[in-house]
Amino acid sequence: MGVETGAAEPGALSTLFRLRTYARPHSASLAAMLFFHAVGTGLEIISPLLTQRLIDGPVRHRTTDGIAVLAGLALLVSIGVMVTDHLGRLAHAAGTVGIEKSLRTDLYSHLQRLPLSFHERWPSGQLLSRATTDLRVVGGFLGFGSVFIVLQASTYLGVSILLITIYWPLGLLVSAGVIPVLWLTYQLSRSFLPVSRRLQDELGDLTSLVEESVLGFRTIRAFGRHRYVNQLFSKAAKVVYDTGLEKGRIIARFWPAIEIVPGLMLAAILCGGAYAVANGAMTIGELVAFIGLMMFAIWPLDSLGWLLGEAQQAATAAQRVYEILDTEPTIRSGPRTMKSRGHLQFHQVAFRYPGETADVLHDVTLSVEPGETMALVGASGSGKSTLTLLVNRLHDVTAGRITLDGVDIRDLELANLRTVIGAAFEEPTLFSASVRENLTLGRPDATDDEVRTALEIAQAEFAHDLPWGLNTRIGEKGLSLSGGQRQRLALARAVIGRPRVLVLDDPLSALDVHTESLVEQALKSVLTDTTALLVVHRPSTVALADRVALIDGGTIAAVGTHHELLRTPAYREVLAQK
Ligand SMILES: Nc1ncnc2c1ncn2[C@@H]1O[C@H](COP(=O)(O)OP(=O)(O)OP(=O)(O)O)[C@@H](O)[C@H]1O
Repeated sequence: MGVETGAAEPGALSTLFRLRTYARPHSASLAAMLFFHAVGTGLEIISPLLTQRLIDGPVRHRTTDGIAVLAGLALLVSIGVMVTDHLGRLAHAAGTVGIEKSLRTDLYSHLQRLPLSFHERWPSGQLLSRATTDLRVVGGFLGFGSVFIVLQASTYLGVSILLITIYWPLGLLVSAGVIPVLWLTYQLSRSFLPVSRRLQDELGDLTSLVEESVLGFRTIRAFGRHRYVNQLFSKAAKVVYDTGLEKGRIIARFWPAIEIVPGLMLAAILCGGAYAVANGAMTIGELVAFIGLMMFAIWPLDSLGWLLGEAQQAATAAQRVYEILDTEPTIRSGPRTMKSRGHLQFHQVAFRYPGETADVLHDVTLSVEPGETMALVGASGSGKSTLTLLVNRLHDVTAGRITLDGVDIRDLELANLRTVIGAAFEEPTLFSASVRENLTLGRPDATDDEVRTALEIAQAEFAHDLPWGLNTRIGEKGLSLSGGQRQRLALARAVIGRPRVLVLDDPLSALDVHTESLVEQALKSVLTDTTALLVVHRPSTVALADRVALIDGGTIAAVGTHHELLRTPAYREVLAQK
């Protein structure tokens, strides 16, 4: 699935300006970097002036007077350049890395605040490429490129003024060199920005493809589809290749033109300078100093083109990062906190997935009394899982309301709500961390006793027998567990600390019949005083429930005990399909 991403226009450069908030906290490092490099460049500029003094002084008058002083000054200049370069690089490292860290932290915590609907819509590869490659480009530009643009522009300006004071006609010529460079860079940006943006998007798609094929490796192998997946990858890689070539062609078209400007200038200065010396308008020393100084104007001019190119690259990367940062978290925390009794009610609830045209749930009215276990039964696609996602606000209702003890759950602090409600889903997600860290994910302060009880309830005591017990690392890059083991750990995570409300979406589907009945026995003790909403796919799990809600076509068709509902053909039919 793709997401709509904005095409880059030359105006994208203004996005860079928004990043100043990230540069500001590191302004001391950036200012130090600018200062040291500016002093270094200033010192370097002294060298040609010393040469001028040498030629027009001791050399011209055939004397050794003053040579020692000039040599000593040249040595001091070299040492100064070395020291300022060292300090400038240290400041540069601190600035760049610091900016990148702030950006990365902000982006990551923003991603955590964005709702499930955002994560369902965005391919993970696009998020990954923004959080890695794009951030590097932006951080690198802010910490280096932006400062160097200022430095090089000031060097160019300073040297131009110096050149004008030495011999104004040629000095003006050097100053005018910036005009074609800026014009060519502007032309370059018009072609370059859209292609650069497209390339970054395509690389994101390629990352998604790699991620999917790594995660789905088993299925791909089992169905012998590796050739097909290879073809898909080759096709996507070819698209990236073509766009990369297109980008290369644009650079090849404009770059030599930008680079030739300083060369043409040098040729003009050599001719014009020789003519001026021949006419007595300049001394030889002045010409040598002029050419030496001009080199300090050529490098900024040369690098200004390159730095502006970097700025364009950073602009498209910043645009991609801001597409995430500008997405408002639609699920906001409420102001209230409460100790819930666990009275869960749905009042005329409706829900529609973002971007869809029809409601998945409508007119859902249901009351789950404190301590009651309500099973949700319905055909596949009837909306059971969706209903459970609304309870801990992974999605928000689009109409109606859900209340806990009469309080709209949107008025509760999210952290409070998610402490009141424990949840486990059919697909148990475990993280690359120890068993204990996985278990206490929602309750970092859980005691050893609470962890032990939760493992007992979920029949997950096998965790104690793992090589390092509860400290064994599991999840990706950790010890591999069976589907049933993973589900039992996810169930233990949900019941840890005995939440007032439990929402379980078919958490026993991967268990064998024997283990399932053991878990059910243990769960019964928890469920006596916990309000529970239990999506049931297997008829045997219905035994855990006090009452059953039959969902049909996104609404509650009937509510009653299992035995009461058995009298309705619709219920019998659904159970028969399970
Ligand atoms: N992220 C989504 N975006 C759009 N539609 C969705 C999304 N997730 C589910 N749906 C649709 O919502 C409807 C209800 O899905 P849901 O998963 O809630 O059903 P279910 O009763 O739990 O099904 P099952 O028993 O097969 O798990 C289905 O038609 C499904 O296609």
